[in-house]
Amino acid sequence: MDRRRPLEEALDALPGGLAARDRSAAHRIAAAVLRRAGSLDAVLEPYLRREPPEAVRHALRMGAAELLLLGTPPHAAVGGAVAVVPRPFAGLVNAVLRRVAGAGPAALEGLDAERLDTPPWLWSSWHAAHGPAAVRAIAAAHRTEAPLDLTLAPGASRPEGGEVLPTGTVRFPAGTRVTELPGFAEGAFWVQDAAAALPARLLGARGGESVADLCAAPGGKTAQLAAAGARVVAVERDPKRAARLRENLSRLRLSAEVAEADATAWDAGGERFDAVLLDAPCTATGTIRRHPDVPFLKQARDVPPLAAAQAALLAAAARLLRPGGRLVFATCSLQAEEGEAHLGTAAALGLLPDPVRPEEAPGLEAAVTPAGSLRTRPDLWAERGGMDGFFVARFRAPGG
Ligand SMILES: C[S@@+](CC[C@H](N)C(=O)[O-])C[C@H]1O[C@@H](n2cnc3c(N)ncnc32)[C@H](O)[C@@H]1O
Repeated sequence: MDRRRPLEEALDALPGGLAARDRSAAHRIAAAVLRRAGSLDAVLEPYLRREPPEAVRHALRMGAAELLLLGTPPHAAVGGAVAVVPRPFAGLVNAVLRRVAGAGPAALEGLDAERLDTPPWLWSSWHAAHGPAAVRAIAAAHRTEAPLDLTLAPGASRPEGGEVLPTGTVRFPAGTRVTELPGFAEGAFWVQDAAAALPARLLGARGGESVADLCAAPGGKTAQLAAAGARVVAVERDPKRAARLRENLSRLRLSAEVAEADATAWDAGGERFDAVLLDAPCTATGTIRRHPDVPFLKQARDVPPLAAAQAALLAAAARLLRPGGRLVFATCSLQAEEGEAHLGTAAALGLLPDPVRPEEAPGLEAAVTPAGSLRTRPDLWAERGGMDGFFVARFRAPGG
């Protein structure tokens, strides 16, 4: 949190590494703290006479998360927190956490958890973009861990136990291990949030078409396009991520050409495509359920440079289209600057809107905006486990 380092990266970097079981326990505790840091601080507040050193605050938050959210037995939660603080603070941590244990989960009741657990800049930006009811619903959705969503390879049978959502995604409960599902090694499916599966579907790639997939790794959308029978060129700038994309395609037995290049400078050797998918890099504020570290990694000042990069990528995507070719632009962000504002970017590039029709988003008709874009949010399908927040818009090149 303090060093603005992604949670997975911080866990991977621990000296000596962690056994799989310990890593998953550490992940569970850290994720609970990241999701609920504001609420946990509010519970701890009355027991602290002065601000403790940062490391002590983290230990207190972890202990409180275990006691109030994860059901860890009090002796283990308190003992674990006491063990990681410098000796002079052991008494304080022990005393505070014993009082938190005494209060129990009721200590969280009556707090304005939605506000406490959302950084103010995100709250005000979502309030402005999506309205007062939506901002509360979005924040509430972030309290819950996301389910495991799968996209099935064509012809593959559905692994037992999953729920088929109206858009075709197969959903398993949070915590399901994908590698343990039958069919994983054979490439019968890949992990892809229900909302993340929509941009490639809306591009509607067909057999015989040529499609460029810009910003492609780890390749969930490349796989969808290749599975639809199109000839796909996947463009990815980061060599490590490009390698992961190749590995994923090989597990799925799908093929795509992979170009390791900056998509803003890539000219495809002069080729023009029937369709282009641009899944642009963004703040990823639509993925907080899956990545509760995002609010600690991103700040308001990160938005304008990312929005500018998205505009440059959109211009590059437009240049790659044949006359009349189709373009889908997507970001996994809830920020209007990274979504709705790009309708103006596209218009300035001479792209024509190709509005999404409600029947193209079964069960999500309400997510189709009057302008014909798709705006998903984590609180949509809340009773089924929600979905990532995506902005998706479709355009056509003039002519053709
Ligand atoms: C949102 S992720 C893409 C997810 C991917 N489309 C999928 O469905 O699995 C964005 C990706 O864009 C890559 N990227 C960022 N800027 C790029 C650029 N200018 N050219 C090519 N790739 C870029 C990043 O390395 C990252 O892998």
